Amino acid sequence: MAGGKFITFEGIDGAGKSSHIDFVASLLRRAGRTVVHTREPGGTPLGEKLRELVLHEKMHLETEALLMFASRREHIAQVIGPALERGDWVISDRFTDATFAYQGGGRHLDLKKLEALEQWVHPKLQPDLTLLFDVPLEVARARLDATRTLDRFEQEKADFFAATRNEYLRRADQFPNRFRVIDSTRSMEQVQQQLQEIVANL
Ligand SMILES: Nc1ncnc2c1ncn2[C@@H]1O[C@H](COP(=O)(O)OP(=O)(O)O)[C@@H](O)[C@H]1O
Ligand SMILES: Cc1cn([C@H]2C[C@H](O)[C@@H](COP(=O)(O)OP(=O)(O)O)O2)c(=O)[nH]c1=O
Repeated sequence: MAGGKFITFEGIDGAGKSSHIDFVASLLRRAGRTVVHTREPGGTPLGEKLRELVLHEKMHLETEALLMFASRREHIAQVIGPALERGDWVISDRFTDATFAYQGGGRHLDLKKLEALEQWVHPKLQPDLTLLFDVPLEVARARLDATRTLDRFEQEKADFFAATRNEYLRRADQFPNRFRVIDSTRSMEQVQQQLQEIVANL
């Protein structure tokens, strides 16, 4: 790998992560990096089809987790792996932490099963940096209600998001070297200021 870094954006729905991805991408581009901006589930033509299914069809919890990893397998093969090999920087709107948080935390799927899938699909690949946009549930919900039609995950109840958020925060404690927790209740300007400092230190 020739110098590229892998940055992931995470957080419960409505936390504000999508609002800041372009900002970070443009900071990196201004610093002369080639940036590949992608997302999960999705990021490839097949992955986008799987995204449609998983966001809108009812299915067994394990099917849901397997489809997340199927989309991810393709994403790594087609997009993330080749980009990092070229030395590009990859910014992904969600990655495996989302499966631990949503399917593991939110839906209570055994974390050991997810660890096994992670070992299978990307035994050696981990993000260099994970930006966790963190807000209380009420703030996230108010932001979502103000802006968009909700998908299958966004329609979940408060206890689902509480468990999802807890699992994200637990992982941030477990992997302090790669996680940065962003207090996303602050203004967009304050969040951007913090992101600028983090990116400058990369
Ligand atoms: N720091 C912030 N302060 C106020 N509103 C915000 C902030 N960050 C995001 N928002 C707003 O909240 C809504 C959801 O943000 P979005 O980035 O789409 O969330 P996510 O991608 O985490 O689901 C958007 O309308 C966005 O403008
Ligand atoms: C990657 C991933 C996403 N998800 C969920 C979280 C989100 O609710 C949904 C789509 O994520 P996202 O792209 O953040 O949604 P939006 O475009 O509406 O901001 O998929 C999982 O449940 N598990 C996963 O592994």
